Amino acid sequence: MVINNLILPEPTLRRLPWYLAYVEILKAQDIEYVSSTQISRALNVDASQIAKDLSFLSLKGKTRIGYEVNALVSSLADFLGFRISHKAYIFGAGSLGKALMLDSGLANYGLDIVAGFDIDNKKVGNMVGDVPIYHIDSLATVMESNPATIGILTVPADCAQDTADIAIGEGIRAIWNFTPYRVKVAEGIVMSNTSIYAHLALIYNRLNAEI
Ligand SMILES: NC(=O)c1ccc[n+]([C@@H]2O[C@H](COP(=O)([O-])OP(=O)(O)OC[C@H]3O[C@@H](n4cnc5c(N)ncnc54)[C@H](O)[C@@H]3O)[C@@H](O)[C@H]2O)c1
Repeated sequence: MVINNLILPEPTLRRLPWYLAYVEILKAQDIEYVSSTQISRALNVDASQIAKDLSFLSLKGKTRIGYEVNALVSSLADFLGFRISHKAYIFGAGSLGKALMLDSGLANYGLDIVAGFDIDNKKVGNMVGDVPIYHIDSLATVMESNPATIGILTVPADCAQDTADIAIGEGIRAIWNFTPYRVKVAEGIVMSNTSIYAHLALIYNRLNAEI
């Protein structure tokens, strides 16, 4: 993944938002400084790992005092791209698609869902919150008037690949796939899979192993 023209290791990209969430809590408590050791204790991540992860940021900590909390919040949010608006479309305005369109929290992470697409004529023409729903056949037209770079896949699994292909064919450059289908994309297209079902499988397996 490329952020600020740097290719970062995925584990680092998973940890940096943890640090951000933690230092945002400290900021709300008016705490001024935090050390990697404190972050380490709170999040159970090795302190040297934290220092290494934070070294990707231009911000430097002070010896024995640590990082200035406000500066660390800003630096992390900027670095992660959460303060830049990224336009996205939802493909599949069903229960999950609607929930994402109504989630105002995503805007805090730089995601601006500007349109939804569906094939169900009962949904086409409606608004979900302030997001208009179009027929998937209108994708090229909407792409011209209000282009997006990210396609969020919330269609049934059996049409996930076709929908991704259509989206990419019209210029979508990143797919956030919520379907359980392993969508294949050409090199150069950013692909991220999010499956709560896979996490459930992990919980069940570990629970059963405990018994
Ligand atoms: N990752 C997660 O956390 C998670 C959670 C729930 C559901 N899901 C997955 O998300 C997907 C949607 O789940 P849901 O519960 O919202 O289903 P849903 O049936 O409520 O919604 C699916 C929507 O997609 C539309 N659709 C069908 N074919 C389409 C096409 N070719 N192009 C555009 N739209 C099309 C349908 O009309 C419907 O509105 C499923 O694949 C499901 O497995 C993922």
